[in-house]
Amino acid sequence: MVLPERHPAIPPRRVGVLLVNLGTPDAPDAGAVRRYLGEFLSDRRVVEIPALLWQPILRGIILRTRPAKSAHAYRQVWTDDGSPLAAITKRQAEAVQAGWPDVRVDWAMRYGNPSIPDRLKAMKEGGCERILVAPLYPQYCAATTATVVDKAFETLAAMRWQPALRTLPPYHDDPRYIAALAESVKAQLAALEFEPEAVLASFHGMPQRTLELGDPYHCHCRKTARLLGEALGRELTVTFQSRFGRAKWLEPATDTVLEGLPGKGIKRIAIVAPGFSADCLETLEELAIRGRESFEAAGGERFAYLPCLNDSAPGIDMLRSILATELAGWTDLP
Ligand SMILES: C=CC1=C(C)c2cc3[nH]c(cc4nc(cc5[nH]c(cc1n2)c(C)c5CCC(=O)O)C(CCC(=O)O)=C4C)c(C)c3C=C
Ligand SMILES: [Fe+2]
Ligand SMILES: [Fe+2]
Repeated sequence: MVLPERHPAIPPRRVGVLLVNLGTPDAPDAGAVRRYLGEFLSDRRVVEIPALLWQPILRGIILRTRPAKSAHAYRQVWTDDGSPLAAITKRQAEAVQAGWPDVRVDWAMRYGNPSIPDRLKAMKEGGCERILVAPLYPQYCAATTATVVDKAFETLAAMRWQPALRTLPPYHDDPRYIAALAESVKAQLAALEFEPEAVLASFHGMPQRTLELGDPYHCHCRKTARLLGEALGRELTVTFQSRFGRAKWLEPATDTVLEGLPGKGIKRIAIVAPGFSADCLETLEELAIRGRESFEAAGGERFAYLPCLNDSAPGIDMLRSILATELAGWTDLP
């Protein structure tokens, strides 16, 4: 019988934290985007249409047309470190790790690479017997939070000797998250050369039907925006972006609002995306590039996109603090 060995050079770190975000292609080309979208849009938690109906549409139409268009969008935001979402998630993991020598902090993408199974197995082999899986979505949604948790437990289902698993609950109304957002937004608004007449809070959209089926996502987004507005002392205009397909999605749609504001006399705006832990295609291309273009084309004069918390000091302090709460009893953390 072959026993699993621990490499003597690697100190056993018995508690692990796995930060997980959505996923992204490996390269900004149509082939890599097709592989990524094929995995993402085949997830039954993401597209809730019976597979017999959906797969022919996905394989026959969407994966033939969308990858080239999306690859063009990815090329506009791609960095020397790769996709912004993966690069920032990696930096977040490194920043959380610093100062926590006894905990092993790693990161994964729900779709694409590095995968959840790959990282969970590496953590287990590295000595982690207790792992906190942290989907970096402040607002719970079955299409995001639940599918990360499903994948983690699916990975454990194939293990004889499983690590113990905890999962990070949604933190949409956690005072530490709201305070970090407020601090970041306040500083960014103060640095602007103009006074915005409106501040938009744009969240990723979801089909309206998921709200009717009981998904708390919409309520979580509204509560985050209300609390953030209170902390900032100003009302925020809540919108939902990234509509996909023909079904009715949550409203109001970010693009429609951006096109309509100048006609109502609101020509100077700032926009923030509090639901995204890291800047990505949906913020850097859809909001900061295309959003600005459509606002200005409709007569808008000043537009500022305010970056996400990313690996900023308030963002990392907040993450450390909420992770430490979930690790209580497993390890003592500063
Ligand atoms: C049915 C389609 C989609 C649902 C439902 C959906 C929910 C959802 N997504 C995020 C966060 C992100 N989505 C991102 C990209 C993205 N999303 C969809 C579709 C749905 N999302 C597509 C097709 C894409 C790919 C890009 C494109 O082709 O337009 C990203 C960014 C990924 C990146 O590489 O940067 C994020 C992050 C949330 C939070 C959410 C539900 C609440
Ligand atoms: Fe999405
Ligand atoms: Fe998009």
